[in-house]
Amino acid sequence: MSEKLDGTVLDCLFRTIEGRRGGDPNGSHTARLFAKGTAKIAQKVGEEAVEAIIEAMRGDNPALVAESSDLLYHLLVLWADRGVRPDDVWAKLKEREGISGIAEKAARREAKLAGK
Ligand SMILES: N=c1c2ncn([C@@H]3O[C@H](COP(=O)(O)OP(=O)(O)OP(=O)(O)O)[C@@H](O)[C@H]3O)c2ncn1[C@@H]1O[C@H](COP(=O)(O)O)[C@@H](O)[C@H]1O
Repeated sequence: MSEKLDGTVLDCLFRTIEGRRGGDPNGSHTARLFAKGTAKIAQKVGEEAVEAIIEAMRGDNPALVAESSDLLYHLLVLWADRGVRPDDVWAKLKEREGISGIAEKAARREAKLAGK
């Protein structure tokens, strides 16, 4: 098991999720989420994020791994629901490669001060 997350596991899960669109809500958790709509899916993403934070603060790494998996799954369902493709996100991450978050934040502050 040496699959990388970009372009493999998450892309594969996204395809499975897309395949559940319009499916039977009684037989698929994903189809049930799609049927409930964006607000419910977004709420689930928030809940899973909070659960991941709680496990991190408790220092329970196996639980953090499980909650992180729940979070990523629900985030992918939210992307699918909103028409965002994983490639859009991978491209944005790629665009940011090599740009320090500190330098980026300073540039934003400069631009704001200059009224841009
Ligand atoms: N990765 C996941 C995954 N992670 C978490 N979950 C489900 O997400 C649910 C989260 O549980 P919760 O109690 O928080 O949510 P809930 O039951 O909706 O409760 P409420 O918030 O509505 O009260 C559980 O039922 C988990 O099984 C997932 N369900 C599906 N997948 C993947 O999606 C694929 C397709 O699944 P189906 O659409 O169910 O066929 C699966 O083969 C998996 O690969």
